[in-house]
Amino acid sequence: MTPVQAPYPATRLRRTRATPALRALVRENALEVGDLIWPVFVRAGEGIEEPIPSMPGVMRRSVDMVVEAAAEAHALGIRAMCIFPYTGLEERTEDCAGAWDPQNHANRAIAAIKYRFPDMAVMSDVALDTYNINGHDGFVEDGIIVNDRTVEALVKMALAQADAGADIIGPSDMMDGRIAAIRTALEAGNHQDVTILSYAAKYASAFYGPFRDAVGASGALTGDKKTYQMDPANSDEALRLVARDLSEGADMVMVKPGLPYLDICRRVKDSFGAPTFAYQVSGEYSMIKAAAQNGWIDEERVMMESLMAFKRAGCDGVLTYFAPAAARLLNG
Ligand SMILES: NCc1[nH]cc(CCC(=O)O)c1CC(=O)O
Repeated sequence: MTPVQAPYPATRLRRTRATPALRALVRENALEVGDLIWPVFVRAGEGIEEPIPSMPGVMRRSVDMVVEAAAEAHALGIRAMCIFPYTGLEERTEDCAGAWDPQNHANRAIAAIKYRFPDMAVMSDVALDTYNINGHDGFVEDGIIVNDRTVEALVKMALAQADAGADIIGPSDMMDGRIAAIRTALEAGNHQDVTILSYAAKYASAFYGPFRDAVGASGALTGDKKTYQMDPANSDEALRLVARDLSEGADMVMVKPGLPYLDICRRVKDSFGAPTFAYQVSGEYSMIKAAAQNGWIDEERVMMESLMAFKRAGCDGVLTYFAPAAARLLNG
């Protein structure tokens, strides 16, 4: 793009900023409720809504209460939710068998939401961390997170989610080759129309701290995830990962975390033009919440500004814990 403008005073860029009407006319991006994917945490039990201390306003809900939350979201116009299981240590095993149990909380929640709201797009999480005794996204053998055996398990997990009714499979594990393996299995398993939103460029980030509390992984995790999640210093590598996942059959791709990685969002969108999403992760959410609770920032304005930033950076949509609050504001 080559902007052309006359020298001052013929050009006064403030002219188009002078009134709300003019600003609305020249506004380049818009945020809509349809851009939002709402992540929710599901746990065992019934009638439970348990606050997560490190994520003010976010709950762990039993399946029945997740359906109530879906009703609320649906009434606000939200049409996409992402289900994350919370598991206690007693639900975690070395073989991670809970991950592909058709009756695990996540799969029951997916089925329950789809039953009540067939038009809600429900996204799953594909990774072993919430079922793994050691909190890693893959199987651990002699201290190594093994790739290929993990991919076989991820395929079983994804198929169970598709069987439960998931519209969007969300592999967040960062193993190599999982998109092709999941895609092949979905095609063979009569799930041709199930989409894959790949966590293609997922960084080994400290911004996931509150999420690991939320899913019960903080105590469980041994070591770090740097052998599979990306180095925050890298950007070209993100493009290689996105290219790889698209060529293996991903329908949509994600950059994660969000705000600190908007440069990656822009590069991905410009390079591939594929549907691109960002995950405004738990730490980003909690920072805004904490500052607002201290009276240091205006929560609503910072929330909306941060969400608009994703649109400006080229994202088609954003996974955000703010989804209901943002939808309420957008609905006026
Ligand atoms: N499969 C793990 C997973 N899926 C989503 C998040 C983070 C989400 C957030 O911080 O909001 C993580 C954390 C991790 O990689 O340890």
